[in-house]
Amino acid sequence: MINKLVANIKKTNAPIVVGLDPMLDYVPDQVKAKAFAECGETLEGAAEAIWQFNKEIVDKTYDLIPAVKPQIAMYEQFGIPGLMAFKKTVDYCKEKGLVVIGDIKRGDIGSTSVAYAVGHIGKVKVGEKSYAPFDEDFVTVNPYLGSDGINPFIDVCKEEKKGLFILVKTSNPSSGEFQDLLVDGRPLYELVGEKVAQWGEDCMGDEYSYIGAVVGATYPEMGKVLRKIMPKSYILVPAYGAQGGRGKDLVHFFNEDGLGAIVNSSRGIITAYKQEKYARFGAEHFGDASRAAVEDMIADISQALN
Ligand SMILES: O=C(O)c1cc(=O)[nH]c(=O)n1[C@@H]1O[C@H](COP(=O)(O)O)[C@@H](O)[C@H]1O
Repeated sequence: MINKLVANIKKTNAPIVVGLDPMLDYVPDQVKAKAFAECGETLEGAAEAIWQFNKEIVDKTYDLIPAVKPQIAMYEQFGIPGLMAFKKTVDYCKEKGLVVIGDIKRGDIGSTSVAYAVGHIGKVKVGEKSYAPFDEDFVTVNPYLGSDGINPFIDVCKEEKKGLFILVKTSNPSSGEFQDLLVDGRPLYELVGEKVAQWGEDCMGDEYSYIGAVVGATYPEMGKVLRKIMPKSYILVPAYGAQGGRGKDLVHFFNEDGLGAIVNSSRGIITAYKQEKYARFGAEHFGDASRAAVEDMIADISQALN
């Protein structure tokens, strides 16, 4: 999958990810009204609304982008119907040729990580048959439990040619509380970065490892250091747009080859029609507003890199 991700990035010339993180408030009234008329003001209605919302955004942007990142929390809040909307979104994006990064941030003791890995990127055996329950291409993983929490994910990646993005330095304001603590004089995120590079060594695709890292756009100086520590790992860079990250902060997340990083924006793209800059599209044309926001994001990043 890392090869497909790199190929998609080269083809689109756009190292970006659209984050499909739908809250019901983001869904325009006309989409909600239709979904509620069909399914009621119920969890099913909400799930139908977010699915229709996603579909329109994907239809209007898929030709410009290499990948999407649905954040599972946004779907789980609507229970089982929400999870069905998550799965429909994963399948639809894959049909459109996009790489799907399931933002699930899992990680547990080994035996439990096996179940997470099998359910999301692997296959589960039921009697004589095997099923791929969610079948994302990559998932995000939390390394706090150490190697035995991560290894089951890596094993499944090797079998299924899937990939991981492991949290190294997260974008949020409190991320330093633990991640920046000094261990033998070095910040913990650097040690986690070294571990990601190590885990990734025998997981190489053609150019990059399929074991990648997450480093927030809000910490560009740390991104610069981590880029060097993990030269063969793709870095997923969230926090562009709504959390304040801008193209000019991102340069050092990339390698000299212009590859090595993929930048996510969720609210910045999916709520574009609500933003003053794209208000001209109106709620009726929310998909076109998202397309314009994607074009602007690509231009901003290209300009910073050139
Ligand atoms: O793993 C992530 O994607 C992630 C890591 C991180 O450090 N910060 C972060 O914001 N994210 C996710 O990236 C997305 C950011 O959304 P926006 O701020 O709306 O662009 C959300 O899905 C977050 O859960």
